[in-house]
Amino acid sequence: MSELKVFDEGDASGARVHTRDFEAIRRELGAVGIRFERWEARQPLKPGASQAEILEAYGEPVERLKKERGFKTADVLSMVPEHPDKVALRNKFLHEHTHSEDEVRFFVEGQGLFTIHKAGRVYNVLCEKGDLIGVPDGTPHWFDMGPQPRFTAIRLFTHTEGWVAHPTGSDIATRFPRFE
Ligand SMILES: CSCCC(=O)/C(O)=C/O
Ligand SMILES: [Fe+2]
Ligand code: NI
Repeated sequence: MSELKVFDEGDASGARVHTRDFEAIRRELGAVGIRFERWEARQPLKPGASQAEILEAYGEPVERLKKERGFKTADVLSMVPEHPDKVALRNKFLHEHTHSEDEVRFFVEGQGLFTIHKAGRVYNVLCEKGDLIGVPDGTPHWFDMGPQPRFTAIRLFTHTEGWVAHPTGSDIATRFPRFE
């Protein structure tokens, strides 16, 4: 189940807000400019669906966002616990970073923990199947797929060079809950 915990940036010992209620998550995140939506597939997806079938199933909301926010491309990233590079791939997203484009991710399957550092607070957002999260460009954040990663996500890009991260150099991510 999707879940939000909000911490003060200087205190990872206890969350000020903790909710699994979709509307409450949407409201808390919306207040700091983070998009949170639920999408449904146009038609049920078969297990092992191809990237093209996945993008077709969510074609309508993907096209809507492309028009609204100027995204140029969409791809599909999948991870499974058997992936031989799962440790390196987990580490790739674990440090605080920004992008010079909005980071929009839709969870077709599985789960992942996004953490956003904004306005003196740290927002731990456990995303699951059906959730879309949108982190505005320039916003410090990190992502934990966990030690046994399992997810399929649609990613939208404005820049044609694909995923480019700018590390902030902060070690804040080491102090907040991970996806274990
Ligand atoms: C869930 S897609 C992989 C995560 C990602 O692209 C990113 O930039 C995390 O911060
Ligand atoms: Fe990112
Ligand atoms: Ni760029």
